[in-house]
Order: sequence, then C-alpha cells, then structure tokens
Amino acid sequence: MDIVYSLMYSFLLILSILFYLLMRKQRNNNRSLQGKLPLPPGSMGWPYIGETFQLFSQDPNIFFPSRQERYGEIFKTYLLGCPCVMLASPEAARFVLVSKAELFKPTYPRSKERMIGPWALFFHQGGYHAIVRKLVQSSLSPESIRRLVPDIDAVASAKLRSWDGHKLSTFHAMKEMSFDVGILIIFGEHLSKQRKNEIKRNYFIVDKGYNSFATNIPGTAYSNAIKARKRLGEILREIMEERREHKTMEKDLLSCFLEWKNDKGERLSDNQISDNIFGVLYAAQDTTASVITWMVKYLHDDPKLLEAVKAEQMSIYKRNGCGSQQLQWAHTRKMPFTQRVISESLRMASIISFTYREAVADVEYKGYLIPKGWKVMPLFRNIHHSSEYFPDPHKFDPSRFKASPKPNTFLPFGNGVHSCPGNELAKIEMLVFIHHLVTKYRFEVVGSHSEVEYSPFPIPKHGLQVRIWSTEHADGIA
Ligand code: HEM
Repeated sequence: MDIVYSLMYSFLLILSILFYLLMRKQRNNNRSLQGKLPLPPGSMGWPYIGETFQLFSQDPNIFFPSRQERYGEIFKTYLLGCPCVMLASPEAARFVLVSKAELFKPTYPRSKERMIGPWALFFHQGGYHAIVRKLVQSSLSPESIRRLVPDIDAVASAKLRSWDGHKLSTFHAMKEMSFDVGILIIFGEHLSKQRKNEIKRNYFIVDKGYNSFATNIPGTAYSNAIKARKRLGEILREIMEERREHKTMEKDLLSCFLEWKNDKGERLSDNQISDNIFGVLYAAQDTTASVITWMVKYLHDDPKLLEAVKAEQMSIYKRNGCGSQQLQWAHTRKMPFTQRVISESLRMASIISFTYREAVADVEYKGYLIPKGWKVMPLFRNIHHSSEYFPDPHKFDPSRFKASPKPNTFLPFGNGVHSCPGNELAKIEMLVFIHHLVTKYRFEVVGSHSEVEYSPFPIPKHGLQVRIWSTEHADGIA
C-alpha cells in the first residue's frame, strides 16, 4: 500500500513541477516579448482621446486606408480610451479570428454588455459559448431555414403591401421586416399579437438608447432603454413559463434553449436564455436592414443591374404562378445572379468595417508586439476594398463573385468561432425581399442619397428615402 501511495505522490510531484516549469516558460516568453519586440508603427493621437474623434468624424473609407497607406498592414492607434492594433490583411484576420483565436477574447463596452445582457454569446469564449452557439446555429442552419422560407415570404409580402404608395426610409422599413423575421426564428408562428407588440414596443426603446450616452439620469434615452430591457426580460420569462406550463415546444430557437440539458441534467437559466434571445434579435436587425438598404440603392443607381435582377426574378415569378404561390427554398436556389448581387453589396457596403478582440497575452505578429490587454481589430473593410484581392474595388461588379474569393478575403460575416450564425438567414431574407420588390413594385429614391450616415453602421443619408408603389397601379403614378 505504502508503495502505491509513494508512487502516487511522486507522480503528482512530477506533474506539479512540469506544470510550474511550463507556466514559468510561458511567463518568461511573455516577458521576453515585451522587451524584445517593437510595437507596430502608427500614431496614438492625443493623450486620453487618441484618434477617437478622427474615427467618428471621418469617412471609414478615409480613416482606415489612409493609415494603412502610411504604416502598412499592421498599425497601432488609441480609440475610446484603449490602445489598439489594427490589422488589414487576410492572413492577419485569420490569425486573430481563427488560428490564434484563443489568444484574443471578444470585448465590448460595459454599457453594451449591460444593455444586451451579460449572458449573450458574443461576450463569451470557451465551453458556455460553444453550447449556446450550437443551439443558435441549429436554429439558423440551412435545414431549419428551408422550412421557414414561405413564412419569410409572407412577412416580406405583407410589409411591401403596407408600404405601397408611401414614401419611407428604406432602413427603417427594413428594420421592421428584419424584426418580424427575427421573431419568427425565435418564437415560431405561435406568438400572440399582443405579446409581439409588447416585445416590439420595448425593443425599439432599447434600440433608441443603445448607442446613446450611458447615464442613469431618469428620462434619458439610455436609462429608458435600460428600463425597457428589464421589462423585455420579464416578458421573455413569462413566455418561458407559459411554454413550460403548457409543455408547448416548437421547432424554434426558444424551444431549443428550453429543451437543452447536459448529461448532468443541467439546463440554461432563464437569464441565460433571455439574454441570448435578445442578443440574437439585436444581431439580426440593423445588420440585415443596412445591407438591404445599400442593395436597394445599388439597384436604383444602376438601371442595367436592376433590369438583370428583374429578368432573373421575373422568370421565377412566372413559373411560380405569377405570385399566386409562396416562394419555397428551391426557388431561392435558382437566383445565382441575385446571389452575386448580394455578395457584391456585402463587399461594397462592408457595414461591419472591423471587429474587436482583446489580446489575453502578449502576442507576436510579424515581428511586432501586440501587448496583453490591447484591443485588436481586423479591418474587414480594408480587405474588401483592396485592389489586390478585388480589382477595381470601388466598382459594383457582381461578376467578380462568379469565382470564389481567395480564402479570408471576403469576411462580411466574420470568421472563426464567433462568425455570424445568421448569415444564411440574412441572405434568404434579402433574396425573398428583392424577389417581391422587383417583380411587383417600382421604387424611386427621393432627395439626396450620396451622403452616408452612421447608425452606427454606415447607411445612405436619412436611411435612403424612397417612394414605392405596386406595378398594378404604376401607370397612374410613374
Ligand atoms: C447581413 C446581415 C448580417 C451581417 C453583415 C452580420 C455580420 C456578423 C459578423 C461580422 C459577426 C462576427 C462578429 C465578430 O466576429 O466579432 C456576426 C456575429 C453574429 N451574428 Fe451576424 N450578421 C448579419 C445577420 C445576422 C442575423 C440575421 C443573425 C441572427 C438571426 C445574426 C446573429 C449573429 C450572432 C448571434 C453573432 C454572434 C456569434 C458568436 O459570437 O458566436 N447575424 N454577425
């Protein structure tokens, strides 16, 4: 027995020594990086504020490329109180998001985390993130979306009918449509109208305060948003209770969350579910709405492009009983030209110019030091607008997507463990909307649309004001 114990002790001792040596080596490696490697080139701007003012006052097409031109594909800056390293090459994006993803954790301002809910998957890395992501991915997989195409079709058709004859902001109209599609994915078709309206009312109060100055002063947009977010949490808890009580489980995201348990029988808490429901709804909305807004502008600006999309969609429309039947998944597979227009819109608009991570250790990249705690930003827009990967990058040319882009050069949905699980849904939503818009409606842009505003994603000024009318009475108006 004594021999067994001493063997065990020796084994544990050796293990502890090995662990200690490994940790020391890691620490020394990090320490040595600090002394040995230079920081990337670049300007840290003014004390405390850095280059924050320039970032938010300059067109992103100027801010990022001008620095890349001056310093190369890796450069440092200082934004929103944080030292940052910006990376503008496909290899660097892959390094941060995929191959060395464990060295870079997601990072968001505390105020945003508080608003969305600390359990939302964006804020996590590791085991918990993997569980939630798998559930979200399964609800948004092509197999799940396939059966939802007719419902998405119904949402898009109803929205367009309600806008017939009106002048409206494309962006705001698209936000409404994306909201309805998000509700469909999360709650299926069985959410009562009253519940939906309650969620919508509170959701849009949160939306209004999300990017406002974070303060608890009563009556401000931020404090109203925090209150509305709390109320949303309560509504979601009531819905979960109802589902548990009536044992009504559907094939939607909420049911996926409610049904999940691990092999120890542990389940997700109500707070975890509610933060993720809100997170998905939020992630789905402005992104999709901004890209569709740009697409409508690109179609408007180029009549030949519009005609080509229309020709493809009309042939599907005619074969599908001239709109008497709903679109199915199979129809969306027969829209190769429109799909290329979507890819080119995603590239040109690059609504997510970059993403943020934080280095969890000192990291060496191409002979430069990325110090622990610094923000690290892969610049998607710079990659998408580089003539090296996309010749004549400022020309809208869907034909460039006839061939697949080179690896890591086309990242509208990010890459790696945090890449967008909603990308297929977003693309289906765009295909279905464009199908109805070009086959049954005409539209014209009203007022100026060459300037860009940030909400916070770049969109055409005033959300692209358009007048839209059904072709049934087009002759009377056009
Ligand atoms: C055109 C529309 C969209 C664009 C351009 C877009 C873009 C992105 C990007 C770039 C990321 C990765 C961010 C990062 O790495 O930091 C992301 C993450 C995410 N997106 Fe999207 N997205 C879109 C639509 C959607 C939709 C429709 C949904 C849901 C229904 C969605 C849900 C999410 C979620 C949950 C994440 C976080 C994933 C994680 O952290 O694991 N997105 N999106």
